[in-house]
Amino acid sequence: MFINNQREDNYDHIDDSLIYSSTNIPGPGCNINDLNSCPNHMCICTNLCQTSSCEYISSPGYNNYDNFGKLISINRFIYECNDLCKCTSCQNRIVQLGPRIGLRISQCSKGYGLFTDICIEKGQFVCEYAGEIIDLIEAERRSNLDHENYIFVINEHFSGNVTTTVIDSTIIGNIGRYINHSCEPNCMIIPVRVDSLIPRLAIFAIKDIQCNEEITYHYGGEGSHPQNNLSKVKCLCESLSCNSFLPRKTGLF
Ligand SMILES: C[S@@+](CC[C@H](N)C(=O)[O-])C[C@H]1O[C@@H](n2cnc3c(N)ncnc32)[C@H](O)[C@@H]1O
Repeated sequence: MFINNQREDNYDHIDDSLIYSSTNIPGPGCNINDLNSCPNHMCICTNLCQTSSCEYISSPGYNNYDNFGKLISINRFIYECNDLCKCTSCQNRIVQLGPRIGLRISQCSKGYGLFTDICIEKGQFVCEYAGEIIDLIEAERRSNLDHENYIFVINEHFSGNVTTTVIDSTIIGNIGRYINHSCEPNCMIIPVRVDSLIPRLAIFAIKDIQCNEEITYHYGGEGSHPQNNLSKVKCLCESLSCNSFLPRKTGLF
């Protein structure tokens, strides 16, 4: 049975000087054509997507979520159904419905952190990492202003080409900006395309997460070898396999 994950973003920043934006907005260096160009996929399902008619669900690699809305596999490019699709509601719409309820920003040893008041199951969507979409030139300029802490760079490899997306949530962003690094994280970031070729950075649970637990992901990304690429910032994650220092930002300069 498909659980209706309908959510809306009622979160806000603690600091009034920050601007809350639940989705990505174009910043300096963002190509508006890329942001406005919809992925060239659509389905012709009339209501719930069916394997017989849905391009997303029937194509190998496009069956993204199970009947409970949980991510099936982390090793694929994810396209959700969008406004071009004929379906009105279907199980291939998770990230676009907004963050889950029960998230809380609280002080911790790392400054602020994001915690959950509700158990989250492995595979469930937590929230997006939203902010300004900028290019690498602007990211370099901003990092020289000492604002690099909230700049997230993701490199995706498509048949030999690398697509780089840079999101900065320093001033404009959502609750995703409060998520701290852990060397043994309970979440990971996955690029998901909905209504734009520029991906949304979606945070999914990779373990069952208990009530009151802090939400974390690995700043070096999955599959990296962080012990070879560490920054000078001391890591306070307190996990048994802690590498002592935060990973250095990859893909940035
Ligand atoms: C995206 S912000 C996370 C939210 C931040 N703690 C805050 O108060 O807004 C990233 C910054 O948080 C801090 N941080 C995140 N994870 C950390 C960790 N495991 N140990 C120490 N500091 C951490 C570092 O200063 C890092 O540059």
